[in-house]
Amino acid sequence: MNIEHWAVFLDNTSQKSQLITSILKGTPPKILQGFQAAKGALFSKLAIERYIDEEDRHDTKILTADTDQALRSMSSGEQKKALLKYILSSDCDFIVLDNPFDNLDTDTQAHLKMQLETVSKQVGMIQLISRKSDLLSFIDNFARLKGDQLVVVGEKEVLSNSPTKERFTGQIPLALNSGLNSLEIDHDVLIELKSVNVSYMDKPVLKDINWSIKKGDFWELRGKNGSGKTTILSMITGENPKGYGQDLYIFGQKKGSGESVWDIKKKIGYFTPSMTDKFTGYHSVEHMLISGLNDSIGLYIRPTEVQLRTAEQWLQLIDLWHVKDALYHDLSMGQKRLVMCARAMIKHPPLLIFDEPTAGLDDASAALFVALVNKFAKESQTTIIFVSHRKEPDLRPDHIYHLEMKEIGSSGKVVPVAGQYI
Ligand SMILES: Nc1ncnc2c1ncn2[C@@H]1O[C@H](COP(=O)(O)OP(=O)(O)OP(=O)(O)O)[C@@H](O)[C@H]1O
Repeated sequence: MNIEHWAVFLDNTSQKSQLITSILKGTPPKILQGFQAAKGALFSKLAIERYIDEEDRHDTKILTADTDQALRSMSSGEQKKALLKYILSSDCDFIVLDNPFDNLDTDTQAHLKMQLETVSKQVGMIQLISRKSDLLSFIDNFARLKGDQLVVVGEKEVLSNSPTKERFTGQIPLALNSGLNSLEIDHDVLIELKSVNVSYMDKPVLKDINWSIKKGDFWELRGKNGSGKTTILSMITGENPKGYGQDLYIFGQKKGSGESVWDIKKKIGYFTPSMTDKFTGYHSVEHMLISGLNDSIGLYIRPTEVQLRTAEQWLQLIDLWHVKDALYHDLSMGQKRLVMCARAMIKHPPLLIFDEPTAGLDDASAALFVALVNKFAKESQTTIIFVSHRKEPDLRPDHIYHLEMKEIGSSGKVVPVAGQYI
């Protein structure tokens, strides 16, 4: 096989999974015929999730055969490293790289770029790419995937397409009286970590973390892959037992002092792309949104007039009122993310966590998503923690908490908002 390298530019409408399946099954679209009879491998977040599932269900350690650690507990960077190592040992002819740099910090991205460049001398690459800045420098063939149509394009044509700046007009709809919204929380300090230390199997991860998060704050949490961001967030949400026995206060209560994990969870909204992309239910857009008020998926009881009015206000705000009766399933990826973002906000939860929320979105959709988060932060009382490795130039947090990785465990500090991204 001739070694070919392609970039396939994705947008909001791209039917990416279909394309990946056809390529890996040996029935690619015409312009990728060069890969037809070759052995391919998939480098993607979805591939990692499949290996995690395999480990959980059958206890088969494929990517982690040489370590005791479970794939699930590794940081995103460690997982991607393990996947690449496995793929490179599998003797494949080409690799489909699905947004390979998502979830990686800048150093890890640079390292992966170098590795791929070296490997590209022997192995073909098809880079599926949503953000133009991610383009691998050795790629010399370009295509665009619109819906299910793959068309060849020139590099210039693709790269000159700058994202449109969109604005939301109107105001964030008010919170409904649920007993569980931000207005009903009377603690000024919502979350407090005092000298928190965490180690896993003798490996120190967090060292002396002090962080005080107040009601209505908008925080960005930064740190390299493996610096302990997920560890902190999972202690706050109650999923990580390392929170017990620490000086950790959530909604005014010390962790482990008899609070119900369920009560805490009800006050926290959590948004991560895999929730929205994996969701396959056939519900209308309007019902998906209203179901956010009940923490259910889909709607099983008739909505009240007030709920319907609030949903209308939200859909007008995000400019999706015209598709209110459409199936959520049929929306484009960018539209789905906006609906699920509004769904997380509709309740005005006391705390809302965004975990790499723009991964996989094209530049224009990511800008729109970030604009919605900024607006909500400004107009609501909800406290927001936003975690992303992506430089989102329009994000407007009030504060940044930075984890700096060290041998003895990461230390944390508040850095000026104008500070450099890592
Ligand atoms: N249950 C666990 N057992 C062993 N090690 C763990 C466990 N959970 C996390 N770790 C380790 O702790 C370190 C911090 O992981 P964590 O997921 O909190 O980092 P992160 O900052 O969220 O990284 P990323 O940005 O890549 O997602 C990593 O080295 C990870 O392998």
